[in-house]
Amino acid sequence: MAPRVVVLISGTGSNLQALIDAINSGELQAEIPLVISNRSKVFGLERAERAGIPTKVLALKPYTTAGKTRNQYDEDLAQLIGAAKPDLVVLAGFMHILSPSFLDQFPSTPLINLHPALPGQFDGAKAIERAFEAYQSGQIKHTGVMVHRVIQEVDGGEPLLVREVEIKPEDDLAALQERIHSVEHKLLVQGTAMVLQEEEAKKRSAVSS
Ligand SMILES: Nc1nc2c(c(=O)[nH]1)N[C@@H](CN(C=O)c1ccc(C(=O)N[C@@H](CCC(=O)O)C(=O)O)cc1)CN2
Ligand SMILES: NCC(=O)N[C@@H]1O[C@H](COP(=O)([O-])[O-])[C@@H](O)[C@H]1O
Repeated sequence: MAPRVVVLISGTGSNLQALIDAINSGELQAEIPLVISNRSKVFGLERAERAGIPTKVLALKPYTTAGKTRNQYDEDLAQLIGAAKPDLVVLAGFMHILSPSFLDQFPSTPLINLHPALPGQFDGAKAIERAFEAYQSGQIKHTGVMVHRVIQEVDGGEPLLVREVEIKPEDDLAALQERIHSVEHKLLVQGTAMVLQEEEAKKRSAVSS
């Protein structure tokens, strides 16, 4: 049975599409039983539906409107994910900071995140924009992309794959974003495959020991 990868999104879903395409081409041996978005009406949901992948929208706003806490949201999110029995959870542009109450629900399921910056450089949201501004003010000469493990510290988890990305003097923000996205799409597939292989190796060694 193919390993089960639950994907969390918040937007366009181009990185989700990279995973779908890699699975369909046979490059990535996995299946995606569920895509969850914290925002409705995003194109990523359409990408999943076109690929025949079940989707769920779990937005934070109804929780805050009802006076519920982020922890309650995170617990419901964890329950949704857990029900899909994932071997791996991939955050592919998921713009929600996960709380300890969420992370505690997955002590042995790997969670990874794709972040469009180098380790420790532009943690958090709007990393590409911040890198572009930093380049323009001479603070950096290049930026990058990483796939990292998800821990409580946002984007502070162990980097699994890191790629530097050139910034050219003639770049505008759109050109840099395009260059970064093309690196992201490859890196996320590689990072997902790497972690799934690690998990498979762990299972084999557990069986043989
Ligand atoms: N506990 C963790 N949660 C998340 C991680 C992580 O490493 N640890 N990675 C992020 C992804 N991310 C950057 O890669 C990121 C996403 C969202 C935000 C953020 O500020 N979110 C705000 C809402 C912003 C919005 O809705 O536009 C929030 O959650 O209040 C920062 C970093 C995924 N989560
Ligand atoms: N902090 C997390 C973060 O900024 N993630 C970024 O959101 C975008 C999602 O694009 P997509 O919806 O087309 O995959 C990607 O650029 C990803 O690196």
